Amino acid sequence: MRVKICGITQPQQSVAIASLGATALGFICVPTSPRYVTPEQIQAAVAQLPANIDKIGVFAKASIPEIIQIVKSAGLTGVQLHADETPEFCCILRQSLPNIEIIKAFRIRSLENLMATANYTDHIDTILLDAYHPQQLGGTGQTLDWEMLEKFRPNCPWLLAGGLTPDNIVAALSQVKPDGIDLSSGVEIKPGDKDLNKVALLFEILGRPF
Ligand SMILES: O=C(O)c1ccccc1NCC(=O)[C@H](O)[C@H](O)COP(=O)(O)O
Repeated sequence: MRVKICGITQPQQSVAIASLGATALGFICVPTSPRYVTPEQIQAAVAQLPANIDKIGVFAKASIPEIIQIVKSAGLTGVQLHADETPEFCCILRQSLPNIEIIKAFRIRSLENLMATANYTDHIDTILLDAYHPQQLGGTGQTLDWEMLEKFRPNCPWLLAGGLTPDNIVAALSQVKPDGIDLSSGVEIKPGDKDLNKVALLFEILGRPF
C-alpha cells in the first residue's frame, strides 16, 4: 500500500520518514499554509531522498506556468491539486507534464462530491479523498464519513486522507479499501513538524496483520 506523509518542512525529517517506510512525501506549495515550503527548501529535501520515493508538490489555486516552474526547479515527481481545479485544467497540466503523476484531491462532504470524481479519471493518475472544512483546504485533522466510501471503486488508484492517525488507521482500513493513505496532522507535533515516534508507530501498526 502507498503511504504518503504530507506537509514535510524539514529535509532531515523527510529522510527519516522515507527510511521508516513512506513511499511518498508531500510538500505544501500553498503560501497561506503553515506547512508552506519554498521551491528551494523542497529542492534541498528532494536532493537527499532515494529515487524510489515519490516527491509530491501540493498546490491550490496555482496557475499552470507556476506549477510547471516549481515542479522543474524543485525536482518533484508528482503534483497534488488541492483546490477547485477543473477536469480541463488537469488535462492541460497532464499534457504539459506528461511524466509527472497528477493527483487530484477532492474535499468530500456529499455523495454528489464523490460521484463528481468520475469526471476526472481520464485526465489524472490518482484520486485523493480529503475531508471538507469550511475555512481550511487541507491538513485539518477532520475525518471523512468512511461509511460513504465503503463501495468507492474509481477507475484509477485512490488515496484516503483526512484525519488519519496511528490510533484510527486500523478502523479506517477495516472499513475502506483505498490503494494508499495520506497523513499529515495525525503524525505531527505542530504544523510542519512531524512526530517521528508517531510515524514509526504508524508503520509498525501497518506491518501487523489486521
Ligand atoms: O496541509 C496543509 O497545510 C495544506 C494546505 C493547503 C492545501 C493542502 C494541504 N494539505 C494537503 C494534504 O495532502 C494533507 O495531507 C491532507 O489534507 C490530510 O491532512 P490531515 O487531515 O491533517 O491528515
